[in-house]
Amino acid sequence: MEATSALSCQSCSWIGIKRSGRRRGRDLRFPLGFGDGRMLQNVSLRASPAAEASHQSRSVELRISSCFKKNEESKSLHLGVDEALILKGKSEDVIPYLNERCIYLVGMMGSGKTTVGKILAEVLGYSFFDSDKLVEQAVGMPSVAQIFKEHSEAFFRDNESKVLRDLSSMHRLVVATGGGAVIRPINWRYMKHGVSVWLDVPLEALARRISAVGTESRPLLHNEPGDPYTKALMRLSALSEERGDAYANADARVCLQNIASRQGNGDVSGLTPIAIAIEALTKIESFLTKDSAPGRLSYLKSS
Ligand SMILES: Nc1ncnc2c1ncn2[C@@H]1O[C@H](COP(=O)(O)OP(=O)(O)O)[C@@H](O)[C@H]1O
Ligand SMILES: O=C(O)C1=C[C@@H](OP(=O)(O)O)[C@@H](O)[C@H](O)C1
Repeated sequence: MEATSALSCQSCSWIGIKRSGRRRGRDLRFPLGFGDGRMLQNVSLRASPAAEASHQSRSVELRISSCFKKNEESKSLHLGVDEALILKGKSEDVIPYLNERCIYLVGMMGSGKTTVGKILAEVLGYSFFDSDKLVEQAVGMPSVAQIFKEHSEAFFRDNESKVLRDLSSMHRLVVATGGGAVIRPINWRYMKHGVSVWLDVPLEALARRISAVGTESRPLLHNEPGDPYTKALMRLSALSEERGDAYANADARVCLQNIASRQGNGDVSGLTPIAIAIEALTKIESFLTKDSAPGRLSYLKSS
């Protein structure tokens, strides 16, 4: 099957998101915490009717639809509410500069491209695509692991490039690319039609995340001897070496270590996907406003 025919919109499976098709005045619901025992709660942000009418979307009415017991986790709630409000405000700053261009997330396996990508798509009113899933659909196989096994990595990479080529003529998408998409220069030519963002996550954090969910779906990490954390870390280190500076071709870099240090905390495991999405929007905005006003085409200089 041609990659093109697989480009049907992938629905957003992120918890609690309601799609209304309207950018303003819709509910945006995000998880506040992440893994590590922190609670997942829904916060609903909606532009007030007055703001909606006047298009002053800065004014946001907050509706909390969570099921907290009194005083329970209130600190976590405030943190999440603040983050969700900042995210909403930041997205509204960035939308005019984006001018409907796609966002491509690049980064190692497990760097959060899918998780953060779905949040970005929701808050920007974009559609979300996972390029691995598009390759699976294009070749008619249920998993990347099976494509590697029954064909080869090269076959997978050829189809990945076709998928990125097809996406490059589209607008208003957030695309989570596969971790290895950065190694082929042609893929950068396709991604430069939009704005690329590198999620730069320490290898130890990647290995922790991946060993928590298992390596079955990630063929390049599977079949290594040793305990899940160590084998993931060893293989990720080797891949990272091989890939060298490839990720640094991205227009914007989101460095989790830097965010954690700014928060006075050396450990990236406390960073929520929303905090990372806020940083991504901030970096996208700096890239797009380097030397232009909204709607100007400064991004073309780097393509
Ligand atoms: N900020 C985060 N903190 C902790 N775990 C995360 C974070 N972002 C993603 N994860 C988890 O890490 C794993 C990989 O995330 P995913 O978004 O699928 O990465 P990618 O698409 O880059 O491979 C998933 O289990 C996900 O739930
Ligand atoms: O790093 C890589 O080479 C790969 C990453 C995977 O995607 P994720 O980054 O979404 O896990 C997938 O494309 C394939 O297993 C190869």
